[in-house]
Amino acid sequence: MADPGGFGRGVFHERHPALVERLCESNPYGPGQRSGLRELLAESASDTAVVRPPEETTPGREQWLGWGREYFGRPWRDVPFLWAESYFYLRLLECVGYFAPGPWQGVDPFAPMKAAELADPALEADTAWLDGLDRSAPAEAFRTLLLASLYGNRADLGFRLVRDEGAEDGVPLLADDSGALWRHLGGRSPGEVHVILDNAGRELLADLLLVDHLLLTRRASSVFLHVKPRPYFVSDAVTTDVRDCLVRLSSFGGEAGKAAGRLREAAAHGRLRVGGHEFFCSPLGFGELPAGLRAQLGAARLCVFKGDLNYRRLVGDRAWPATRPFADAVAGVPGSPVALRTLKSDVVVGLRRKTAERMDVIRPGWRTDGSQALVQARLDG
Ligand SMILES: O=P(O)(O)OC[C@@]1(O)O[C@H](CO)[C@@H](O)[C@@H]1O
Repeated sequence: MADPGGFGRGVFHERHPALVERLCESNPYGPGQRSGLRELLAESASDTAVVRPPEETTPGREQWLGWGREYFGRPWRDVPFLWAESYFYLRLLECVGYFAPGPWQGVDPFAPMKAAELADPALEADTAWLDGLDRSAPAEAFRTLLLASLYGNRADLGFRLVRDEGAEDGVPLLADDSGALWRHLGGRSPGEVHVILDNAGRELLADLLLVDHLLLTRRASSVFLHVKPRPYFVSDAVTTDVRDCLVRLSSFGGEAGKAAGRLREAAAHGRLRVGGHEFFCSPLGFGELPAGLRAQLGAARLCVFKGDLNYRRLVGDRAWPATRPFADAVAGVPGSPVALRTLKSDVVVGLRRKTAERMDVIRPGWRTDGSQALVQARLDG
């Protein structure tokens, strides 16, 4: 894999085999689906096998032929990591029959894993801190919900296939623009906030609570949730996950249950909308947004980019110096982007030199072990 730190190799050699194992345990796949998945694993982890184009009937094939012009026919290990990972998930869906007419068409292979997470009885108790939050100062309540959404990003099921550790809450953020964000949202009459979602389950529950708070406190006039148009990176949220999380939230007592009711109401009145643009499953960076989506995000008061993969697409999946200013890295991204991200891959920008140097000394795995987090923003106008 063309990734300087060797992180991508671990994803293809450890995480993907564990994932395929779980898929075969949790879905009653037949021999054809199982052998397809195992062949894909072997091919994508091999040093010599070349990347082949999508099947003739796969939707979006033409677009992928363009995006992969330089990569098809080359060994997987020579292809950029982000491209290869994104394409791996398209091929995985082909293997399980997601696109082909038949009983598995449109069936989310990751649904059993997502459902198991959402069924966790501890989830309701995990939101108990919401009760009483109305007694906090407004800026403090906002920051609490923002951090809950940020730390919800640790609960990514792909990451947990190979790791189940993370930081204790309260570890100082590596960068923290949350104060500026609070001022930005309160500065003028409320506008639309877009949330480019990441994972379903725990993370999405926390995201929904943040969204409810923004609407309730009139920090946002409306909210647009961007989901993936199809299953991707194991636990990435699709439309049905938003529905399932709302159903789960509705079953909670206290403030969390009330938030679910308000969110349904907001959806019914068009103040909470959901969209799943094809771009979100593409191997492209957010500097390359198609015109319609660029205009939509550009008109927003704020665009919240959740998670690690969105961060890689936001700042560019390169070995940037950690001190590269965040505003430079997101120069091609419209609107006011804010990243809420737990670090789970090598890429990072916008840090002070002494922060990066200190982390290298005190915690060598800090860029990828999920222990660190950041809030970085470029707030326009
Ligand atoms: O975007 P998320 O859910 O925060 O994290 C996605 C992730 O687990 O998958 C990729 C490796 O497969 C990395 O970008 C990151 O480690």
